[in-house]
Amino acid sequence: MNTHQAQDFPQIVAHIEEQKRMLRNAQSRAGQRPARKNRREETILRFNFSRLSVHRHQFSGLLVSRTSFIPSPYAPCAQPLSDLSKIMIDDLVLETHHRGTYLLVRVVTPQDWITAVMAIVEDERGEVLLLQLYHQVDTTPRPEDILAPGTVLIIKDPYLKLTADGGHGLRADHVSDIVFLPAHDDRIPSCWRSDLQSPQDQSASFWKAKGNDCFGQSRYRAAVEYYTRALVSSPTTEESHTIKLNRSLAFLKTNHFDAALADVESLLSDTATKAGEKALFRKAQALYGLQRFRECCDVLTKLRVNYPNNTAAKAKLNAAVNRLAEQTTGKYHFKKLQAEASQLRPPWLDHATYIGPVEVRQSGCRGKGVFTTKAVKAGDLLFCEKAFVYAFSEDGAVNSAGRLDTSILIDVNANSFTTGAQPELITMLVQKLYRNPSLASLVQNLHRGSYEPVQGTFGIIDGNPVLDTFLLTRILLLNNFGCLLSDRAAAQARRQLIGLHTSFHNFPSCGLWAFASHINHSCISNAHRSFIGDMMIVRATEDLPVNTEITIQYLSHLTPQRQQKFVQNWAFACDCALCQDGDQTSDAVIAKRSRLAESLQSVLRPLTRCGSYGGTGSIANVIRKSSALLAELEGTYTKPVEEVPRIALWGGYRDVACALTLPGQGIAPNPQKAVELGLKALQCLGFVIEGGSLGTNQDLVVKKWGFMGNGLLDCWMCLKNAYYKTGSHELALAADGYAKVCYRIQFGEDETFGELD
Ligand SMILES: C[S@@+](CC[C@H](N)C(=O)[O-])C[C@H]1O[C@@H](n2cnc3c(N)ncnc32)[C@H](O)[C@@H]1O
Repeated sequence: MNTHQAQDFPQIVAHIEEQKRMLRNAQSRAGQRPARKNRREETILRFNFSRLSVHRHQFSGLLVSRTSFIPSPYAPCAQPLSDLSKIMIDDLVLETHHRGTYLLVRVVTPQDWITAVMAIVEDERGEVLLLQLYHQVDTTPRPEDILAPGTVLIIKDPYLKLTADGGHGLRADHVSDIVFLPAHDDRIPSCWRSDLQSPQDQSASFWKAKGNDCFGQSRYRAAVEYYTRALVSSPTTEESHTIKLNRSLAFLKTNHFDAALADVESLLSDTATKAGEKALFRKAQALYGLQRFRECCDVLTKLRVNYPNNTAAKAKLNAAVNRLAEQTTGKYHFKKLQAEASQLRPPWLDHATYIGPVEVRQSGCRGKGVFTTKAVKAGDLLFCEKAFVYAFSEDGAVNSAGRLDTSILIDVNANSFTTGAQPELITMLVQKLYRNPSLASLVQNLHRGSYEPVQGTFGIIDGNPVLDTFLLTRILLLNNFGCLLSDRAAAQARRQLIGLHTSFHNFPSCGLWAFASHINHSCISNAHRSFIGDMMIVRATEDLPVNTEITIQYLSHLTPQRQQKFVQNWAFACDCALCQDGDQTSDAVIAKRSRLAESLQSVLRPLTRCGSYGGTGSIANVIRKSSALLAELEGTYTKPVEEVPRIALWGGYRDVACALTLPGQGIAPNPQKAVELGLKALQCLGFVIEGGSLGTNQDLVVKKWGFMGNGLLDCWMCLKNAYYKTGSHELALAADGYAKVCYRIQFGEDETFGELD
């Protein structure tokens, strides 16, 4: 996760201080009337001027950032419209949620869109105000304008805020607080109606034709509104069937799978309908979109029997059968997944979730956790999950002006900020749940810390779910995973570009994987996650008996500050053996250990695990110096290595071992020594290995897998090379087998093992 504490970043601290000052200022004016009324012409002119201005992003050196803030949380309206009373813009007071009321407004300018969708709106008296709607629009595909001039909407529990420029405006963070009125809605006051909106012809066929026009122009929202109007305009039975079919297609186009399904199911339950073929196909499409692959297959099988010439159904059935096979067997064509992830943008892969021998159970004071339901071996697939939502950001994308493009989301209350695609992810989650309330059960019980939503949240009111953006934001901040496009591709790039010691800390893309969110943390985890596009693959890193709790590392870097991060980000203190040992070791020893580890790193920096020596001094000297440092480091550890892995030590042994097997490092290869040091490196991670020493004739057998250290694969590959070079082919073969398991754990699959150069 890319959550950082603000104190380390002066620019962000300055932003937060400024924001807090504004909030204090705003609070001091709560309940007051705005100092002066907005003058209509001036307000519209100023808004349009700002809309057309191009320099709105903040530049800082090489970085262009879109900054948004998580405001103080407030609850969504959980009352039906019929229980609210109408108020006017003049009735609004500053910094106040006008609970129990609603505003009816009409848009008078084109919309603008930065972090929110904005426009100037007027009420029936002609008073104007800025309106900012958050999370109404997700970015892909580019949507229709939702605040087009003339749009009429209702704002439940309106909230009037002071704006950054000293003005004031309406702010709506909850999508369910906004009710868009179709152009023909009876609630639109007569003074805002045109002949166009209230035509003479009010027949179902008239409205259906308007819906079809909008559909033809890809204006699916408007099409749905017209079809809805047609359905309440006394259509004939046949007309009603066609309209529902058309509306279901418009719903499918905008990922409203629940609504599409409801339309076609009502059709299919009517035995007199002739619309069977299309209705069945749309039903299958909606079920596929909801990942209900078994039902989807059933529907398509029926369709194929009744309409054998339908080729689209044949292709869809093929896809659905493949998804169902993935879902039930966990067998994926991983090479294909890698290829798809490298090509698709965003890399939303069309594959199913498989949950293997694991399930969610209670885990004492840790809340819920994930446990094995049968014994598994190191490298076994525990689950492979498709993201519920996934926001993609090209790794280090550079925009047309040559600047690094990034979004920053600042949590003023927590003094923290996140980078990457986090703001988009919140909107995606809100929109997915708003469009498909049947999916709420997957998300609503995820860990939310101490956040308490109001009663009625997720309930259906006025036909739509009540969604609390702040609850969903909290759920995302506690449960999302940052990720790279593909761990394998990243490793490949790393090997080509940089040396041993660089590691990626920043994950530009992020997503929510609902099942994976239940896994608790341990620094010495027993499972490992990797990503191929928006698929997360989790495998066991050691042999695990049945009923073992699965753990992963929330933070992949074992820095001394990690405990602080756990407490700040997730409100728990890790008590794994590594952390306990840290607590029990004196500050002097820890300081000595980190000093020695740093010296070791700088001595070893010129070595590479896969190429030639990059330093200027003598390599023999490097090895001599590092051996002395390694010996000193050993002395700082007291606990048995099976209990506490020696993280600072193992990488040193591995790097020297690798250097001793590779040509071009400036010294004669010494595979015998490499084997000795390679095995030593594995022992430092807690591996229990039988045999493997040269000249003993004993097989190499891993009796117990150790900690999944960064670069473990290189260590196995180094052992394999060293065995080959000493003519120990059996041992080389065994090392190759373990390297393959390691590859599978690290990259999620082993179909591409051998391709990594
Ligand atoms: C992503 S959730 C994990 C699932 C969570 N236990 C649940 O009940 O849904 C993260 C939260 O789990 C808890 N947690 C995770 N690892 C923990 C650990 N090692 N010790 C104590 N609590 C932990 C913390 O409350 C943390 O904020």
